[in-house]
Amino acid sequence: MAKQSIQQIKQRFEIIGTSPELDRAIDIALQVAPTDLSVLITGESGVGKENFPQIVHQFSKRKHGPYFAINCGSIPEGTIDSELFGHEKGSFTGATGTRKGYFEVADGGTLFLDEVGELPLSTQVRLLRVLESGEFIKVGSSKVEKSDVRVVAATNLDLVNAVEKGKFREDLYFRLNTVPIRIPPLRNRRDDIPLLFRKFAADCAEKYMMPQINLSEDAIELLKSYRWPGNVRQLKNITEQISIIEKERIITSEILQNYLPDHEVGMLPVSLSKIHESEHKSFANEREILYQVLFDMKKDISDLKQVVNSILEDSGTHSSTIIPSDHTRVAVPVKYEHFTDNFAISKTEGHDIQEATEYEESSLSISEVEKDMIAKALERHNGKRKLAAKDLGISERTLYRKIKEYDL
Ligand SMILES: Nc1ncnc2c1ncn2[C@@H]1O[C@H](COP(=O)(O)OP(=O)(O)OP(=O)(O)O)[C@@H](O)[C@H]1O
Repeated sequence: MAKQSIQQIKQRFEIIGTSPELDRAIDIALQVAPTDLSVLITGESGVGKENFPQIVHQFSKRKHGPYFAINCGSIPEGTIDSELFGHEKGSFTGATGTRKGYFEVADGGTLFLDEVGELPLSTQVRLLRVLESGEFIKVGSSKVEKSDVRVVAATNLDLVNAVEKGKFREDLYFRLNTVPIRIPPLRNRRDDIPLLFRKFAADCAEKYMMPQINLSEDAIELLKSYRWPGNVRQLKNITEQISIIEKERIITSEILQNYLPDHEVGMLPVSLSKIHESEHKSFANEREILYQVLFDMKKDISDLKQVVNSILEDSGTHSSTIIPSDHTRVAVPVKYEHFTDNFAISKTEGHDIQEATEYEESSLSISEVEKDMIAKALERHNGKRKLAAKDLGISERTLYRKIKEYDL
C-alpha cells in the first residue's frame, strides 16, 4: 500500500504515529479489508486496537452495512449467548419476548468482538458454527437461522496459552486468526511517544480552553525512555493529568517524573511516597489506586495512634499504654466511645481506664481491599456495573473480570 494511503487512513481515523510497525498494521488492515476473511487483532491493553476493525469495515464491501462493537468481557456469562444469537420468548426467566441477537441484526455487516478470549467455552462452540456455516440458533429455539456477518476479533490475552490451558478452543483460534494483525506496544515505537503526547496535550488544551503544555528536551528523553506498561491509554491519561494539574506550561523532566509510576523497579508502595511528597496523585492504573488507598489507610492508622498517644500522655496514663507505631498488636486500656471523622476520641468520663481493648492493626491484602472497594462501588450504584466502573476509574471489562474473580 502506498505511503500516501496509509497517511490518509491515519488522518481519517486520527491515528498518530510514524513507526514502521504501526504502518505495517494499517497496511495489513487495508489489504485484508476487501476480502471476507476473519481478522484477529492482538496487542497489549491500551495499544490502540479499537481503530483497526473500523478500518477493516470501512474499506470492505460491507461498509454500508451495520457495524457493531461488542465487548465480550463485559457481558455476563449467563446472557452472552442471548446477546450474540438472540433468544425465544420464555426461554429463560425474564425472556418476555423474542429478541434478536447481534448476529441477526448485523446481517450484511461486521461484528467487532473485543476481548474474544473472555468468551465461555459453550459460546465459543456457537461462534465457531456461525463462522463456518453462517448458521446459528437462538437460545430456546430449535430453528436454524442464517446470517452473513464478518467477524473481526481482538484480544490482549495470549490465546495460544489459553488454548494450551483448555480455556479457548483451538479450532476457533485458527478460524479467527485467519489474518493476524499485531499492534506493537508503545515501548517498541518510541519515536511515536512525543507525537502522541503533543496530540493529547493539544486535544486537552482545546477541550478545557487552556494553553497547551510542551515538553523540555530532557522531558522528551524521559518520556521516550519510560516503559509505558499501559501503552497509549496510559500516555493519554498522564498527558491529561499534567495538563490539568500543573500550572507550568513547559514540562521539565523533574515535573514529568512525578507522574511516571516507578514500574521499572517494581510497583512498591515506596513509589507512593514520592507521589505523596509531591502531592501529585497520578494514577496510571488501578493497582496504583489500591496502593494509594493502602498508603492512606496506613497513614490514617498512624495518625490515629498519635492522637491516642497524645491523649494518654496528657492524662498521665501513658506509661504502659503507648501505642508503638510499628507493632501489629497492642493493648490499649482506653474505652473508645466513638471515632468521629477527624479521629477525635472520647474517653469514658471520670475513668481514664475502663477496660482493656485489644487493638489489632488490620493486615488487609491488596486483593481484599480491591474486593471491598468493588463491592462498595457496586452497592453505591445498585449493581450498575457501568457506573461502578466509572466511579472506580477502571474499565467496565476490568470490573467484570474482577467480579468474576472475586465471585461477587
Ligand atoms: N496511534 C494512536 N493515535 C491516537 N490515539 C491512540 C492511538 N492508539 C491508541 N490511542 C488512544 O488510546 C486509547 C486506548 O486505545 P484502545 O481503546 O484502542 O486500546 P486497546 O488496545 O483496544 O485496549 P484494550 O485491549 O484495553 O481494550 C484510546 O483513547 C485511543 O483513542
